[in-house]
Amino acid sequence: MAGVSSFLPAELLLAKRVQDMVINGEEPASLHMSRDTNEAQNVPSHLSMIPIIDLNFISSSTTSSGEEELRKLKSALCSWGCFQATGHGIPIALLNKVRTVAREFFEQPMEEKKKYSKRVDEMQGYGGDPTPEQGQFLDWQDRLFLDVYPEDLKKPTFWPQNPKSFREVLEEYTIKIKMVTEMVSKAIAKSLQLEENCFQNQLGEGAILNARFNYYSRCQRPEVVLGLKPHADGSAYTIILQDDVEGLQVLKGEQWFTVPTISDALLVLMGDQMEIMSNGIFKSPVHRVLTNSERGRISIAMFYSPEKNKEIGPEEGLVNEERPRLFKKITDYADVHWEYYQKGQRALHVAKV
Ligand SMILES: O=C(O)CCC(=O)C(=O)O
Ligand SMILES: [Fe+2]
Repeated sequence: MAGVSSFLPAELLLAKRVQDMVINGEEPASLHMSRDTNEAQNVPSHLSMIPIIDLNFISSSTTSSGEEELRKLKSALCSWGCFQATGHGIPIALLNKVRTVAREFFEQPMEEKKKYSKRVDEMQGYGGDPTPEQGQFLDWQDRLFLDVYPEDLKKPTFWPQNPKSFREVLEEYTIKIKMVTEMVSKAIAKSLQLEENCFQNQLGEGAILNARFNYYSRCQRPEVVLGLKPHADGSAYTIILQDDVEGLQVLKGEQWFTVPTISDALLVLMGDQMEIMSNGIFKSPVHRVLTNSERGRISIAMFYSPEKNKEIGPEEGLVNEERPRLFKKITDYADVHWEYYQKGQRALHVAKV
């Protein structure tokens, strides 16, 4: 089987699912073999010291310890570009329900999942990412991508009917995540000594939330594949719920650091548009996902981006003589980001002055 799939073009490989390949005992095809095996063998993976920040403490505290938490937040976003959020107000029972419906969805027979299949070139729906440009590798993953907010973006035909509670759980989670975005946007504005609503104002009332359910099948050869290739997100920021299987890594300096799994925490990761709005003070970190030979991994990423056609740019309060303007104002950056992503490149230079 390995010999057959090695020569399949990307479109054909994308028409099958990685999960099916694993069930059928197929080896990764050459188009999946994106990982530098030298790096895989020689570089130890360090568990990262990404700070844990209590959002509730920041929003409710006016004391000097609240100030201290804000300093910790700013330092996390300047150095790592992400933090692990606790005190976000989402009960652990709901986080676990989201993890459960995600796993139950992917563990269904293929006929059931195929009801929500996207065409190879579409974004929303079940499958793999649209075909990347020539010369790019394929990720060792399957995903279900759904626009969840605002309402008029939703395409109900792609919303699974099974497991039965999927829709209800995702709707409840979306409402809660919207509340978390309010807490996060205010906290990071305060950490930069800006007016607390400034980022929400830039992103607009119709700021978009997309949900990406990722399933990274176990792989017999984790040293040759990547669950998700190195990239930075095109969002303002992304809120990631992990299960208990490690795999996500963040690049800091020259080194990959594994993000620890914490059952009640959400990883808040800055995207390129927050790097732009913060005039480069916050970093949009490059990250990737590794697989392992033992267990499949689930994650649910919620991308938070400006409303359609909304211009964003560096906050005026962050532009001064010491820190000149680094970025232009830009509209619908996510589209440009996607074009470059398909080529395996970053897009941030497009917004540079
Ligand atoms: O699986 C993860 O933890 C990260 C997913 C991710 O980076 C993405 O969906 O953009
Ligand atoms: Fe990402």
